[in-house]
Amino acid sequence: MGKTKVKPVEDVNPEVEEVEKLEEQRDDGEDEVEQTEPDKSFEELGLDSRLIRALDKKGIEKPTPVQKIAIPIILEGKDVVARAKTGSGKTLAYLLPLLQKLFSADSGSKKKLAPSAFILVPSRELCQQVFTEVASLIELCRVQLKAVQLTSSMPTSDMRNALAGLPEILVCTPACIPKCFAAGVLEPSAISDSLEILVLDEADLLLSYGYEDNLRSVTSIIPRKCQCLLMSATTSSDVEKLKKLILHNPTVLTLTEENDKEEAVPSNVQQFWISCSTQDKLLHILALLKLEVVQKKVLIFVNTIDMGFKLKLFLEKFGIKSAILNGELPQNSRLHILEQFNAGLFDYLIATDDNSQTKKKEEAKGENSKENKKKKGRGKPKLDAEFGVVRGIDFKKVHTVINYDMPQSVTGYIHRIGRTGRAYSSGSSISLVSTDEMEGFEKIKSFLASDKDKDEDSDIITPFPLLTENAVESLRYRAEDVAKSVTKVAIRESRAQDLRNEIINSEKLKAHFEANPRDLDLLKHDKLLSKTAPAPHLRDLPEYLVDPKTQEASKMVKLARAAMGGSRRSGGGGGRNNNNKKRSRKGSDPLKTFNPNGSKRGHGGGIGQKKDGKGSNDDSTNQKKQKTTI
Ligand SMILES: Nc1ncnc2c1ncn2[C@@H]1O[C@H](COP(=O)(O)OP(=O)(O)OP(=O)(O)O)[C@@H](O)[C@H]1O
Repeated sequence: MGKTKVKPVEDVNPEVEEVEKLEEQRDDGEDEVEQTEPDKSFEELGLDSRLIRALDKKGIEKPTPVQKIAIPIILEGKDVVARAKTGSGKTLAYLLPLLQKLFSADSGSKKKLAPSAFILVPSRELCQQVFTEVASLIELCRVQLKAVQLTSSMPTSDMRNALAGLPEILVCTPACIPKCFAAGVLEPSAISDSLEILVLDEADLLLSYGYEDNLRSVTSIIPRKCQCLLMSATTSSDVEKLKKLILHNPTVLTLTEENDKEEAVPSNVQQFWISCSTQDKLLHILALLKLEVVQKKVLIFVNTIDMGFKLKLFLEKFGIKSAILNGELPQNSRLHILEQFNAGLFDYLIATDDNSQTKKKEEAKGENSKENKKKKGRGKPKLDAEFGVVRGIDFKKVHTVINYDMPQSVTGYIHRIGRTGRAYSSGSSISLVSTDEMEGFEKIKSFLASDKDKDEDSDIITPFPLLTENAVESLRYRAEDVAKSVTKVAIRESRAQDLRNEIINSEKLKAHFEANPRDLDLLKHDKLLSKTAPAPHLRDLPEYLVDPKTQEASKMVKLARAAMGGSRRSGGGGGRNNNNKKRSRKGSDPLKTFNPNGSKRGHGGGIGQKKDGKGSNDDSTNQKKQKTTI
């Protein structure tokens, strides 16, 4: 069990000097406690029976470590800074006590002119996600509370309408608040009167997404009585800055395991890698998906929007349908794509990272391209500054994350792989690493390796064991042939066409969702980009092409999926899969005992891969102590 430190705020960071003055006014000492998490149930944490019933209906049975520690402290009314790894259940850790406080809040005689709780998040996607969670809890609890979400691009009339029903909870990005002031739909003085709880979710991102000025404009009107909660997966100078700026007397919760690295790295994600040249990446991803040696659903990360389209076009020639998610798409489409993926309407989603890196790359590319120079001023589509899919987004039941392109940083890697293995579920990640990316990959590996591991030379990221060199080579001719047909022109045209379609869709979606908020099966996002259907010889691989070892591996992956009833394990996180719990025990996972060489049982990674990640059939090189749960 993890250990939780509850400790005071660290010494003042040089970067926060400018806020020290405010800090003096707001920050008058912190608690210092250290404790281990008691094994408590939600009831024992002091939660209202309505919330417990709601959790039960969602299939959530026992609190995660951060929930065990944070809920009672938040219920006591303390300001809290909670740092816990990605996917650890931070959203419910603050939402449950927040709702409970609002259940019992004095609705009183005085009519409130502003919401009692603000939840500020860095991206629109997160805004939608948190709003959906609050709204479903309110509905399941059958209480008379109202939550609304605002986005900064909303017309004033929509903002006014949303706030007219006097909601108790407002979920939005920080940029919305000054907009509401400017439009006259919220009064600063009303906020000072009404605000009881302020949550800064994904706090480490709020400043880097450029919301500092927005947050400063809110700071001065937060009433002293307001309880402030700051949630984050990592610590950074930005978190420190916000802490000093907004919180008073905070209790700092840091969920630690054995060392600082493990705090950040999702522990129930098995990490693999494959070494291949840049041009062989298409071949390798084809082998992974077409030979079905990875479990669905699969989230694939690329570093540029064009690469996403290239991959989609390539895969669809083999009958593999996927959807694309990037910051260029209109907001309604993005939210709809996420909802459809979460609802299981398609299995493969190709996503670009959050905005900052993609934007830099796209801009660099745009500046260099002659064509773009010619087109200057002709209204190139802009990336949405509030787009963010890596951080905080709770992709449901993603079993495999593939880094088609390697992320630019260790944190980027951790957040990408953290899209699987959330709360009590498990997952795996596979990174395709080219020679150019090797240096960055080594940095990631060395960050992840504990000091003990460094001595023992046992890597956390191990070669992917279920893809033989033969299996990959059997697809080479087809892959290379198809790759040639995915030209730059085809990519550019598909991207432009997709954007045009999504802009039209987005309008339809907006109107439709206002009338039918739950209708997801409208406008599928994994439609083919090319006009011709995949050729039968590419769509249906002849069996003789697939070597017996790969066939066996693929069977085992399918068996494991069936046995596990999707991707969730027992332990309360299963939601709709709860009835599969009995079958999802470790012992019954066929991959735990899978050895494609047939001779030895148990651990060992099976099909040989050289330690450098390159495919090989030499299983003597691959007797690592790893449990394989692909
Ligand atoms: N006690 C629980 N038992 C099982 N599942 C849970 C529990 N609490 C939360 N979850 C589920 O775990 C998933 C991850 O939760 P959440 O998004 O809150 O994580 P997070 O810590 O905020 O991650 P990130 O830092 O990436 O935003 C969600 O699907 C959520 O419904």
